[in-house]
Amino acid sequence: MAGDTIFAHSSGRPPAAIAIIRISGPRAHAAGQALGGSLPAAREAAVRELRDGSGALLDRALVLRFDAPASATGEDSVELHCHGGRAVVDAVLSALTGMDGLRAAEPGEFTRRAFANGRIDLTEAEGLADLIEAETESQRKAALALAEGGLRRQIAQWQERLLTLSAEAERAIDYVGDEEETEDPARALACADLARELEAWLARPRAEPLKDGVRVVVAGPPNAGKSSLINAIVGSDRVIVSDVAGTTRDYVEVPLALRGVPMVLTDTAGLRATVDQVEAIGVERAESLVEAADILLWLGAHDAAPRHPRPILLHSKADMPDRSLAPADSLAVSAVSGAGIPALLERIAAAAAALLPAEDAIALNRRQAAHLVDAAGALRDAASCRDPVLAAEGLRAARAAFDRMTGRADFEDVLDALFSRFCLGK
Ligand SMILES: Nc1nc2c(ncn2[C@@H]2O[C@H](COP(=O)(O)OP(=O)(O)OP(=O)(O)O)[C@@H](O)[C@H]2O)c(=O)[nH]1
Ligand SMILES: [K+]
Ligand SMILES: [Mg+2]
Repeated sequence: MAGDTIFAHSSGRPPAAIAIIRISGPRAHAAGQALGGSLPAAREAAVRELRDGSGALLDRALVLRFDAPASATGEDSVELHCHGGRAVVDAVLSALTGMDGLRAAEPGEFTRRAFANGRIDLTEAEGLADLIEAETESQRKAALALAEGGLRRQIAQWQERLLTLSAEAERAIDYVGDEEETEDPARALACADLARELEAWLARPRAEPLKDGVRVVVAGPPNAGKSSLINAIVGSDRVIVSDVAGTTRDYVEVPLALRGVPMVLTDTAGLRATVDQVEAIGVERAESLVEAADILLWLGAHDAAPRHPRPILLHSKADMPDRSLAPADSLAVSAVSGAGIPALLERIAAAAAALLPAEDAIALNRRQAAHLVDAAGALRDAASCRDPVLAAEGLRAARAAFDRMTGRADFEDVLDALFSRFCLGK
């Protein structure tokens, strides 16, 4: 696989002003030469006439050459900046297909090679994937911080401290039996310190609410006015409203940007015991959505509210005469008059802000956090071990967790999942 020379059209869908075709691998330079007659010096651009095997002119293109290991993939590579017409791109790609030892790249294969050749670690590859998918300014900034090695550098620093601690523990093993030498309170303290530092990182806002949107779930008993509230928030008749209890069956997700923060507002089936099979499925889904919600909007009696870390208790239909008295700790809203809606948006935005990483801060994704949990746990173990053999073992486990985080200990399934997120040509 790694011996192959790969190529792909790496820029946007033709027709476009320019189309970039990348070639990477041991035969990349030979392929570039075959097309362009000759290649410019490394890292310099030059115009070349691209010709196929029979000498027919395909296009005039700007050609760049990169020499291993100083290239994005770490391999010899060539970039062709052609005219961006569909036929131009097809002609150049088919000329490349016809060359010996060359094949079309899989999606994400260039980045995968960059990773395999140590140009980037797994956290930076994740950052690149996020960057390509980024749609908002804050998503772009967070992705860039990751792609630029923000987390890689932090992990390298942690690994260095771990190595020092490991070396101390290993040294102490030589003195086992000698109480004074083996029991090292300073080592235990340093392990606990590092564990605390990792735990502080784990307590910070995570990447998912920023990437996938903050999950705001509207729940409550049937006919509480959940769907009406959603329509009032988004300002259009997005979901079905009727006076029939049990109108909403399956959940409905409504994307929403509130103050630039991406959110997913979810309407759910009214929670009640039911013999209707379909409704029962809807109720079950509603319950698990409530559990997974970042923010819960609860329209119902307070004592019936599900346990949730960030509930906003609402008193709906506040315009109705018999609903004029709202309980003290709830916010009165009316989908009909619009009363309370601006205040509700205010509350949602404030709760969401606490869930989102600070500007430019590194936010851990689920995968990274899981390995950090392991590392912190292993360090806690090491801190509590008086026996240096066990302490050394804990420290080794912590280092292994970091190796999994950066991809140094390789896990094919993780790699496959990540690199399949990339588009063709990346
Ligand atoms: N007066 C008044 N009526 C409302 C308000 N919100 C909802 N309603 C009415 O209450 C009834 C139920 O509203 P829905 O929005 O369908 O309630 P729901 O909670 O989604 O109901 P299910 O999906 O069946 O669980 C409808 O007849 C709405 O017109 C409100 O703020 N004021
Ligand atoms: K209803
Ligand atoms: Mg409804």
